[in-house]
Amino acid sequence: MSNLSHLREIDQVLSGRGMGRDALVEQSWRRCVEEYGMDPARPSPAHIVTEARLREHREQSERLIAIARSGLEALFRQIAGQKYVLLLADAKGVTVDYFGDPKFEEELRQAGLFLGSDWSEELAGTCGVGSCIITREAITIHQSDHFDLTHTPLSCTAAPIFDTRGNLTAVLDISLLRSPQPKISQSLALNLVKASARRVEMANLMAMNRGDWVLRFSTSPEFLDVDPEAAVALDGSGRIIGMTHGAERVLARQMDGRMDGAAIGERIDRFFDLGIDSLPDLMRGRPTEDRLIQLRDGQGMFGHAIAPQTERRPPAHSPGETGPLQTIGGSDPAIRRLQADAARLAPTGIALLLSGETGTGKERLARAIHTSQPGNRPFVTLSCAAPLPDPETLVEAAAGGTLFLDGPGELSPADQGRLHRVLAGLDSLPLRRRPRLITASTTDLASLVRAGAFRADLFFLLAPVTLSLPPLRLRQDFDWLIDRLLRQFGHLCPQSLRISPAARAELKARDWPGNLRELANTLEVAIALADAAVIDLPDLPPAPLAPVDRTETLADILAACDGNMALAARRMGVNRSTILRRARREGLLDG
Ligand SMILES: Nc1ncnc2c1ncn2[C@@H]1O[C@H](COP(=O)(O)OP(=O)(O)OP(=O)(O)O)[C@@H](O)[C@H]1O
Repeated sequence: MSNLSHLREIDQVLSGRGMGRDALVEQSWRRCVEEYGMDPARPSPAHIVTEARLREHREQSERLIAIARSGLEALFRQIAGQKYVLLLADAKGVTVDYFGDPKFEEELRQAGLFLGSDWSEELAGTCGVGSCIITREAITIHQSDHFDLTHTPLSCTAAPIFDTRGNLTAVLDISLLRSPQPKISQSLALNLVKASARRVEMANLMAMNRGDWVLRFSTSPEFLDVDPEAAVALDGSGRIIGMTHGAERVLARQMDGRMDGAAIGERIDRFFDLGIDSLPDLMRGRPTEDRLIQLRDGQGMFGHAIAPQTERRPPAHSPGETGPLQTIGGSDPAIRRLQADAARLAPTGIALLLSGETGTGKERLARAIHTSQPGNRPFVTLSCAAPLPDPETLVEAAAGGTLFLDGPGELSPADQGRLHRVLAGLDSLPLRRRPRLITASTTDLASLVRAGAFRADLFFLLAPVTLSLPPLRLRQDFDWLIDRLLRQFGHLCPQSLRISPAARAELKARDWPGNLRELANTLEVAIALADAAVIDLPDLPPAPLAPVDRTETLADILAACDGNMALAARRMGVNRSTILRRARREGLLDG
């Protein structure tokens, strides 16, 4: 189809004389013009977000990426050799994971079929990912179905992935740079991508509910045990606490078609002719044919119940062990305590103060606490350096989510008063809409209160509990952090990245006044400077700031260096024998 006829057809659709394209496509074209103000005569190139934003999006989707990976690898193997690329986009449309043939990398990057491309409909126009997010349906957007002429060579097939509460959380897309075939040729792709999305949801449900009963069900017995169609997770009293999208579809038939997570909290016997006590009868030991279950609307299905896999631990402990809080750090005693405390506090609505030097990961921890809780709730940052928004706007944006307050220690007395009024006003909201407050501060707010420089009433509103993030130079999980950052930067380098022992030792010996932010930047520069996939000493940029005198004790520094005297000596800028002498004098060594 020529560019001109594409423009002409869009015009016809807008004037109500469509030529019989899919209704979903025609509706999307209308949105492009009427809601997003796009002009089809002005094509725009693929939108790629900055490295920093990509990193943020990947961090936020980290859990899902990890769960989806093996499913995506299996799917990619199925389609390999057919020039398909596979994209996993987050709920905002940004590509956070990608599998493609490196041979076509440049072409794919230009077409936006790449890590970091933003396929939200309001930016890219009608497209697989963006239109799937809007319609919440699996969809094929084939060639001239695309609104923007830049994308009309592509054929994109996308399916939504829902979290266990029914919120759209990601989109799985397989795309072809060009396809000589008609749209119908993509129906196999559509089935593949739907099945993969279903498996990712199933894996997610199982991972989220290891300690709970899970009831899987299918219309036919053949694949029930290995690849079921749908599943719900149940608490001890038989209430639904999680579900796959397939399950929500089945349950919605008995809830007037409602697909907005309404089934969560309902008892299973409202939908099926069975209760929690009959689940042991549906476990794998019984022949599949004997595991027939009846929906209350009369339909028969086959059920497979999976018992809680481990002893149920108090819920306060479990989220920190597997969830996003794991991404905060490795085996550092202070971090372990922090993770355990954060896991206990996360499900409560208690306001939290996160304290720590710049770059220690306060915002990162706030986001981890937020995402460790189910649901696609808003996370709104309120920077105290910017003018305060009016309370209504704030409540509207953050309702039911997290309000992250950054840097209140710098506020003038008048602004503190204003902030106090805004925050105190949140208390009058119904519980469901009241956002959870998490504050980050690099200054010690308690001493500001004592010095009369910070309002005590505001302090007590913000800080019923304080969680302190240790500075990087005192962390004992430095190796874990380096390895994790290298994995996170994996997309910058085709081979798997390593770091030489000498470079690692040099990094450990540094002072890191900018903490994790400085470490991440240093590694990013080193990756860019390194010739090969091994980062060596000469690739490391020099530390931008000279070390400062610290008040940390020798014991602290030795602990952070795993007792290694040579490392401690380099960090303190003295020689090894000085450390040895001081350690003996302070009784830190035997003999
Ligand atoms: N556990 C972690 N693993 C990997 N990277 C991390 C981790 N924690 C923080 N980072 C990275 O370090 C940088 C700084 O983190 P963050 O913004 O959370 O720090 P902060 O304490 O809020 O900083 P500031 O006080 O300056 O606002 C970010 O780029 C973040 O991605």
